[in-house]
Amino acid sequence: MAVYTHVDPDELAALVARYDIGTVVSCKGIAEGVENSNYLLETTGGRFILTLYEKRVKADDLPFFVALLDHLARAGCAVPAMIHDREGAAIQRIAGRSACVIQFLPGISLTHPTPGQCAAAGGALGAMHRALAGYSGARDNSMGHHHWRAIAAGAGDLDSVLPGLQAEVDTELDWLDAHWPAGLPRHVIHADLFPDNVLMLGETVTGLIDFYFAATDFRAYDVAITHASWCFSDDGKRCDQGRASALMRGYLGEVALSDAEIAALPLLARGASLRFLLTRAHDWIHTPAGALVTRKDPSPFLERLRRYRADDAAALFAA
Ligand SMILES: Nc1ncnc2c1ncn2[C@@H]1O[C@H](COP(=O)(O)OP(=O)(O)OP(=O)(O)O)[C@@H](O)[C@H]1O
Ligand SMILES: N[C@@H](CCO)C(=O)O
Repeated sequence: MAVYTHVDPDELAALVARYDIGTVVSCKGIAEGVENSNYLLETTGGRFILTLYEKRVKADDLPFFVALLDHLARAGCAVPAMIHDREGAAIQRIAGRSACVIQFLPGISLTHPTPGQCAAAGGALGAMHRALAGYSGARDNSMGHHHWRAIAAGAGDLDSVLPGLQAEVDTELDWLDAHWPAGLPRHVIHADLFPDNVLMLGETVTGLIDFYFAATDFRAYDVAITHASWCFSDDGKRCDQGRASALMRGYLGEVALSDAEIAALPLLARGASLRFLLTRAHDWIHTPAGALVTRKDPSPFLERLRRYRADDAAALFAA
Protein backbone atom coordinates (compact mmCIF):
# COMPACT_ATOMS: atom_id res chain seq x y z
CA MET A 1 0.00 0.00 0.00
CA ALA A 2 1.61 3.24 -0.98
CA VAL A 3 -0.91 6.01 -0.84
CA TYR A 4 -0.19 7.84 2.36
CA THR A 5 -1.48 11.23 1.28
CA HIS A 6 -4.77 11.88 -0.46
CA VAL A 7 -5.12 14.52 -3.11
CA ASP A 8 -8.06 16.89 -3.33
CA PRO A 9 -9.55 16.95 -6.89
CA ASP A 10 -9.57 20.77 -7.09
CA GLU A 11 -5.95 20.95 -5.96
CA LEU A 12 -5.05 18.30 -8.54
CA ALA A 13 -6.83 20.19 -11.34
CA ALA A 14 -4.91 23.34 -10.36
CA LEU A 15 -1.61 21.43 -10.39
CA VAL A 16 -2.28 19.85 -13.81
CA ALA A 17 -3.26 23.28 -15.20
CA ARG A 18 0.34 24.41 -14.70
CA TYR A 19 1.47 21.91 -17.39
CA ASP A 20 0.80 21.40 -21.08
CA ILE A 21 -0.66 17.95 -20.45
CA GLY A 22 -4.40 18.58 -20.88
CA THR A 23 -6.95 18.13 -18.11
CA VAL A 24 -7.49 15.38 -15.52
CA VAL A 25 -9.38 12.27 -16.64
CA SER A 26 -8.60 10.06 -13.62
CA CYS A 27 -6.10 9.67 -10.78
CA LYS A 28 -5.76 6.31 -9.05
CA GLY A 29 -3.52 5.25 -6.18
CA ILE A 30 -0.81 2.66 -6.95
CA ALA A 31 -0.52 -0.12 -4.40
CA GLU A 32 3.14 -1.04 -5.01
CA GLY A 33 6.03 0.75 -3.36
CA VAL A 34 6.52 1.65 0.25
CA GLU A 35 8.27 4.99 0.40
CA ASN A 36 6.17 7.57 -1.42
CA SER A 37 2.55 8.09 -2.44
CA ASN A 38 2.21 7.23 -6.12
CA TYR A 39 -0.77 7.85 -8.38
CA LEU A 40 -1.48 6.84 -11.95
CA LEU A 41 -2.65 10.16 -13.41
CA GLU A 42 -4.51 10.11 -16.70
CA THR A 43 -5.11 13.37 -18.50
CA THR A 44 -6.46 14.25 -21.93
CA GLY A 45 -2.74 14.46 -22.87
CA GLY A 46 -1.70 10.95 -21.74
CA ARG A 47 -0.70 8.89 -18.69
CA PHE A 48 1.65 10.06 -15.96
CA ILE A 49 2.86 9.07 -12.52
CA LEU A 50 2.17 11.62 -9.79
CA THR A 51 4.55 11.07 -6.88
CA LEU A 52 4.09 12.81 -3.55
CA TYR A 53 7.30 12.59 -1.55
CA GLU A 54 6.82 11.29 1.97
CA LYS A 55 9.25 11.68 4.82
CA ARG A 56 12.28 9.70 3.60
CA VAL A 57 12.95 11.72 0.46
CA LYS A 58 14.27 15.10 1.60
CA ALA A 59 12.96 18.16 -0.24
CA ASP A 60 16.54 19.46 -0.48
CA ASP A 61 17.54 16.35 -2.49
CA LEU A 62 14.76 16.67 -5.08
CA PRO A 63 16.64 19.07 -7.41
CA PHE A 64 19.47 16.46 -7.54
CA PHE A 65 17.04 13.67 -8.54
CA VAL A 66 15.30 15.84 -11.14
CA ALA A 67 18.61 16.92 -12.71
CA LEU A 68 19.80 13.29 -12.71
CA LEU A 69 16.70 11.99 -14.49
CA ASP A 70 16.80 14.90 -16.96
CA HIS A 71 20.42 14.02 -17.73
CA LEU A 72 19.74 10.29 -18.15
CA ALA A 73 16.64 10.88 -20.30
CA ARG A 74 18.67 13.24 -22.54
CA ALA A 75 21.40 10.58 -22.80
CA GLY A 76 18.82 8.10 -24.12
CA CYS A 77 18.68 5.85 -21.04
CA ALA A 78 15.44 4.01 -20.29
CA VAL A 79 14.30 6.24 -17.43
CA PRO A 80 11.07 8.17 -16.94
CA ALA A 81 11.35 11.86 -17.81
CA MET A 82 10.42 14.38 -15.15
CA ILE A 83 7.70 16.58 -16.67
CA HIS A 84 8.38 20.30 -16.39
CA ASP A 85 5.56 22.84 -16.19
CA ARG A 86 5.24 25.85 -18.50
CA GLU A 87 7.64 27.79 -16.32
CA GLY A 88 10.20 24.99 -16.35
CA ALA A 89 9.54 23.74 -12.81
CA ALA A 90 9.44 19.98 -12.14
CA ILE A 91 9.03 20.15 -8.34
CA GLN A 92 5.59 21.22 -7.12
CA ARG A 93 3.64 21.30 -3.85
CA ILE A 94 0.32 19.51 -3.36
CA ALA A 95 -1.47 18.29 -0.23
CA GLY A 96 1.36 19.64 1.88
CA ARG A 97 3.97 17.51 0.10
CA SER A 98 6.59 18.07 -2.57
CA ALA A 99 5.44 16.34 -5.74
CA CYS A 100 6.49 15.60 -9.33
CA VAL A 101 4.63 14.59 -12.46
CA ILE A 102 6.66 11.85 -14.15
CA GLN A 103 6.43 10.17 -17.54
CA PHE A 104 4.52 6.89 -17.37
CA LEU A 105 6.50 4.01 -18.84
CA PRO A 106 5.08 0.68 -20.00
CA GLY A 107 6.44 -2.52 -18.50
CA ILE A 108 6.10 -4.82 -15.53
CA SER A 109 8.16 -4.91 -12.33
CA LEU A 110 9.88 -8.27 -12.07
CA THR A 111 10.00 -10.67 -9.17
CA HIS A 112 11.79 -13.72 -10.59
CA PRO A 113 13.96 -12.67 -13.54
CA THR A 114 15.14 -15.09 -16.22
CA PRO A 115 18.79 -15.10 -17.37
CA GLY A 116 17.71 -13.18 -20.49
CA GLN A 117 16.13 -10.50 -18.30
CA CYS A 118 19.26 -10.41 -16.12
CA ALA A 119 21.38 -9.81 -19.22
CA ALA A 120 19.06 -6.97 -20.24
CA ALA A 121 19.20 -5.44 -16.75
CA GLY A 122 23.00 -5.67 -16.71
CA GLY A 123 23.09 -3.96 -20.09
CA ALA A 124 20.77 -1.17 -18.90
CA LEU A 125 22.89 -0.68 -15.77
CA GLY A 126 26.04 -0.48 -17.89
CA ALA A 127 24.45 1.98 -20.35
CA MET A 128 23.40 4.13 -17.39
CA HIS A 129 26.94 4.05 -15.97
CA ARG A 130 28.36 5.15 -19.32
CA ALA A 131 25.96 8.10 -19.28
CA LEU A 132 27.03 8.97 -15.74
CA ALA A 133 30.80 8.60 -16.11
CA GLY A 134 31.33 12.29 -16.87
CA TYR A 135 28.26 13.61 -15.04
CA SER A 136 29.03 16.51 -12.71
CA GLY A 137 26.21 15.92 -10.18
CA ALA A 138 27.16 14.46 -6.79
CA ARG A 139 25.43 13.36 -3.60
CA ASP A 140 26.80 11.76 -0.43
CA ASN A 141 25.72 8.13 -0.18
CA SER A 142 23.90 8.22 3.15
CA MET A 143 23.49 4.42 2.85
CA GLY A 144 27.15 3.92 1.91
CA HIS A 145 30.09 2.25 3.64
CA HIS A 146 30.95 5.19 5.92
CA HIS A 147 27.45 5.17 7.41
CA TRP A 148 26.99 1.46 8.14
CA ARG A 149 28.24 1.61 11.73
CA ALA A 150 25.77 4.40 12.52
CA ILE A 151 22.95 2.54 10.74
CA ALA A 152 23.81 -0.62 12.73
CA ALA A 153 23.88 1.33 16.00
CA GLY A 154 20.55 3.01 15.21
CA ALA A 155 18.82 -0.20 14.15
CA GLY A 156 18.15 -1.34 17.72
CA ASP A 157 18.51 -4.81 19.16
CA LEU A 158 19.81 -6.82 16.19
CA ASP A 159 19.70 -10.04 18.21
CA SER A 160 15.93 -9.62 18.45
CA VAL A 161 15.81 -10.04 14.67
CA LEU A 162 18.13 -13.06 14.53
CA PRO A 163 20.02 -14.48 17.53
CA GLY A 164 23.76 -13.75 17.20
CA LEU A 165 23.26 -11.09 14.52
CA GLN A 166 24.92 -8.27 16.48
CA ALA A 167 28.23 -10.16 16.82
CA GLU A 168 28.21 -11.20 13.16
CA VAL A 169 27.51 -7.63 12.04
CA ASP A 170 30.28 -6.24 14.29
CA THR A 171 32.82 -8.72 12.89
CA GLU A 172 31.76 -7.90 9.34
CA LEU A 173 31.97 -4.13 9.92
CA ASP A 174 35.53 -4.53 11.24
CA TRP A 175 36.53 -6.66 8.26
CA LEU A 176 34.95 -4.31 5.72
CA ASP A 177 36.61 -1.28 7.34
CA ALA A 178 39.98 -3.01 7.08
CA HIS A 179 39.51 -4.05 3.44
CA TRP A 180 37.23 -1.45 1.80
CA PRO A 181 39.00 -0.29 -1.37
CA ALA A 182 39.97 3.23 -2.32
CA GLY A 183 40.44 4.70 -5.75
CA LEU A 184 37.98 2.62 -7.78
CA PRO A 185 36.07 4.59 -10.45
CA ARG A 186 33.15 6.43 -8.88
CA HIS A 187 30.28 8.58 -10.08
CA VAL A 188 26.56 8.82 -9.38
CA ILE A 189 25.06 5.32 -9.17
CA HIS A 190 21.48 4.04 -8.76
CA ALA A 191 22.33 2.14 -5.55
CA ASP A 192 19.00 0.25 -5.32
CA LEU A 193 18.51 -1.48 -8.69
CA PHE A 194 16.45 -4.39 -7.37
CA PRO A 195 14.19 -6.22 -9.85
CA ASP A 196 11.16 -4.26 -8.59
CA ASN A 197 12.89 -1.07 -9.75
CA VAL A 198 13.21 -2.25 -13.35
CA LEU A 199 10.23 -2.23 -15.70
CA MET A 200 10.44 -4.76 -18.54
CA LEU A 201 8.43 -6.12 -21.44
CA GLY A 202 9.73 -9.59 -22.20
CA GLU A 203 13.50 -9.21 -22.24
CA THR A 204 13.46 -5.50 -23.02
CA VAL A 205 14.07 -2.95 -20.29
CA THR A 206 11.43 -0.23 -20.61
CA GLY A 207 12.38 1.72 -17.51
CA LEU A 208 14.77 2.00 -14.58
CA ILE A 209 12.81 3.67 -11.78
CA ASP A 210 13.04 4.72 -8.13
CA PHE A 211 16.27 6.73 -8.12
CA TYR A 212 15.74 8.03 -4.59
CA PHE A 213 18.86 6.30 -3.21
CA ALA A 214 21.04 7.50 -6.11
CA ALA A 215 24.34 8.88 -4.81
CA THR A 216 28.05 9.04 -5.56
CA ASP A 217 29.85 5.74 -5.01
CA PHE A 218 31.93 3.09 -6.79
CA ARG A 219 30.31 1.95 -10.04
CA ALA A 220 31.40 -1.60 -9.13
CA TYR A 221 29.40 -1.27 -5.89
CA ASP A 222 26.28 -0.67 -8.05
CA VAL A 223 27.13 -3.88 -9.95
CA ALA A 224 27.45 -5.70 -6.61
CA ILE A 225 24.05 -4.40 -5.41
CA THR A 226 22.45 -5.52 -8.66
CA HIS A 227 24.15 -8.93 -8.47
CA ALA A 228 22.94 -9.42 -4.89
CA SER A 229 19.37 -8.47 -5.71
CA TRP A 230 18.93 -10.26 -9.07
CA CYS A 231 20.82 -13.51 -8.81
CA PHE A 232 19.72 -15.31 -5.63
CA SER A 233 16.90 -17.56 -4.56
CA ASP A 234 14.26 -15.83 -2.40
CA ASP A 235 15.81 -17.20 0.81
CA GLY A 236 19.22 -15.86 -0.24
CA LYS A 237 20.88 -19.26 0.15
CA ARG A 238 21.58 -20.06 -3.49
CA CYS A 239 23.18 -17.93 -6.18
CA ASP A 240 21.78 -18.81 -9.61
CA GLN A 241 24.91 -18.95 -11.80
CA GLY A 242 22.85 -18.70 -15.02
CA ARG A 243 21.37 -15.40 -13.91
CA ALA A 244 24.66 -14.12 -12.50
CA SER A 245 26.69 -14.86 -15.65
CA ALA A 246 24.00 -13.28 -17.81
CA LEU A 247 23.93 -10.14 -15.64
CA MET A 248 27.71 -9.79 -15.80
CA ARG A 249 27.79 -10.43 -19.57
CA GLY A 250 25.13 -7.77 -20.11
CA TYR A 251 27.02 -5.25 -17.97
CA LEU A 252 30.49 -5.98 -19.33
CA GLY A 253 29.12 -5.53 -22.84
CA GLU A 254 28.68 -1.86 -21.93
CA VAL A 255 31.42 -1.13 -19.38
CA ALA A 256 34.90 -2.66 -19.21
CA LEU A 257 35.54 -3.06 -15.48
CA SER A 258 39.21 -2.95 -14.49
CA ASP A 259 40.96 -5.95 -12.91
CA ALA A 260 40.88 -4.12 -9.56
CA GLU A 261 37.11 -3.64 -9.82
CA ILE A 262 36.52 -7.29 -10.77
CA ALA A 263 38.70 -8.41 -7.85
CA ALA A 264 36.74 -6.16 -5.47
CA LEU A 265 33.28 -7.46 -6.44
CA PRO A 266 32.93 -10.15 -3.73
CA LEU A 267 33.95 -7.66 -1.04
CA LEU A 268 31.63 -4.96 -2.44
CA ALA A 269 28.82 -7.52 -2.54
CA ARG A 270 29.46 -8.31 1.14
CA GLY A 271 29.03 -4.59 1.77
CA ALA A 272 25.87 -4.44 -0.34
CA SER A 273 24.41 -7.42 1.54
CA LEU A 274 25.23 -5.79 4.87
CA ARG A 275 23.60 -2.50 3.79
CA PHE A 276 20.28 -4.19 2.96
CA LEU A 277 20.52 -6.49 5.98
CA LEU A 278 20.92 -3.44 8.25
CA THR A 279 18.21 -1.26 6.72
CA ARG A 280 15.78 -4.17 6.66
CA ALA A 281 16.66 -5.03 10.29
CA HIS A 282 16.07 -1.39 11.24
CA ASP A 283 12.63 -1.42 9.60
CA TRP A 284 11.88 -4.86 11.06
CA ILE A 285 12.47 -3.51 14.56
CA HIS A 286 10.84 -0.10 14.08
CA THR A 287 7.77 -0.84 11.92
CA PRO A 288 4.86 -1.39 14.29
CA ALA A 289 2.83 -4.57 13.88
CA GLY A 290 -0.32 -3.69 11.94
CA ALA A 291 1.35 -0.89 9.93
CA LEU A 292 0.18 -0.54 6.33
CA VAL A 293 3.64 -1.37 5.04
CA THR A 294 4.87 -4.96 4.72
CA ARG A 295 8.26 -5.37 6.40
CA LYS A 296 10.98 -6.99 4.29
CA ASP A 297 12.74 -10.02 5.77
CA PRO A 298 16.39 -9.19 6.62
CA SER A 299 17.61 -12.80 6.79
CA PRO A 300 17.99 -13.45 3.01
CA PHE A 301 20.64 -10.71 3.00
CA LEU A 302 22.53 -12.38 5.84
CA GLU A 303 22.53 -15.55 3.72
CA ARG A 304 23.89 -13.63 0.75
CA LEU A 305 26.55 -12.04 2.93
CA ARG A 306 27.71 -15.49 4.05
CA ARG A 307 27.75 -16.74 0.46
CA TYR A 308 29.87 -13.78 -0.70
CA ARG A 309 32.25 -14.43 2.20
CA ALA A 310 33.08 -17.94 0.95
CA ASP A 311 36.50 -18.63 -0.62
CA ASP A 312 35.00 -19.34 -4.05
CA ALA A 313 32.88 -16.14 -4.20
CA ALA A 314 34.86 -14.64 -7.11
CA ALA A 315 33.37 -17.36 -9.35
CA LEU A 316 29.88 -15.95 -8.74
CA PHE A 317 30.86 -12.96 -10.90
CA ALA A 318 32.17 -14.93 -13.87
CA ALA A 319 30.56 -13.72 -17.11
N1 LIG B 1 7.54 6.05 -14.44
C1 LIG B 1 6.76 5.01 -14.17
N2 LIG B 1 6.04 4.42 -15.13
C2 LIG B 1 5.21 3.38 -14.86
N3 LIG B 1 5.02 2.89 -13.62
C3 LIG B 1 5.72 3.43 -12.61
C4 LIG B 1 6.63 4.51 -12.82
N4 LIG B 1 7.16 4.85 -11.62
C5 LIG B 1 6.61 4.02 -10.72
N5 LIG B 1 5.74 3.16 -11.30
C6 LIG B 1 4.92 2.14 -10.65
O1 LIG B 1 4.71 2.51 -9.31
C7 LIG B 1 5.22 1.51 -8.41
C8 LIG B 1 5.84 2.18 -7.21
O2 LIG B 1 6.91 3.01 -7.60
P1 LIG B 1 8.25 3.08 -6.76
O3 LIG B 1 8.94 1.75 -6.75
O4 LIG B 1 9.02 4.25 -7.26
O5 LIG B 1 7.66 3.33 -5.32
P2 LIG B 1 8.26 4.01 -4.05
O6 LIG B 1 7.25 3.90 -2.97
O7 LIG B 1 8.69 5.41 -4.41
O8 LIG B 1 9.58 3.22 -3.78
P3 LIG B 1 9.98 1.80 -3.14
O9 LIG B 1 10.12 0.81 -4.27
O10 LIG B 1 11.30 2.12 -2.52
O11 LIG B 1 8.96 1.41 -2.18
C9 LIG B 1 6.19 0.71 -9.24
O12 LIG B 1 6.27 -0.62 -8.82
C10 LIG B 1 5.58 0.78 -10.64
O13 LIG B 1 4.59 -0.21 -10.77
N1 LIG C 1 15.41 -2.40 -2.16
C1 LIG C 1 15.52 -2.31 -0.72
C2 LIG C 1 14.63 -1.23 -0.18
C3 LIG C 1 15.20 0.13 -0.36
O1 LIG C 1 16.32 0.30 0.49
C4 LIG C 1 15.20 -3.65 -0.07
O2 LIG C 1 14.60 -4.50 -0.73
O3 LIG C 1 15.54 -3.83 1.09
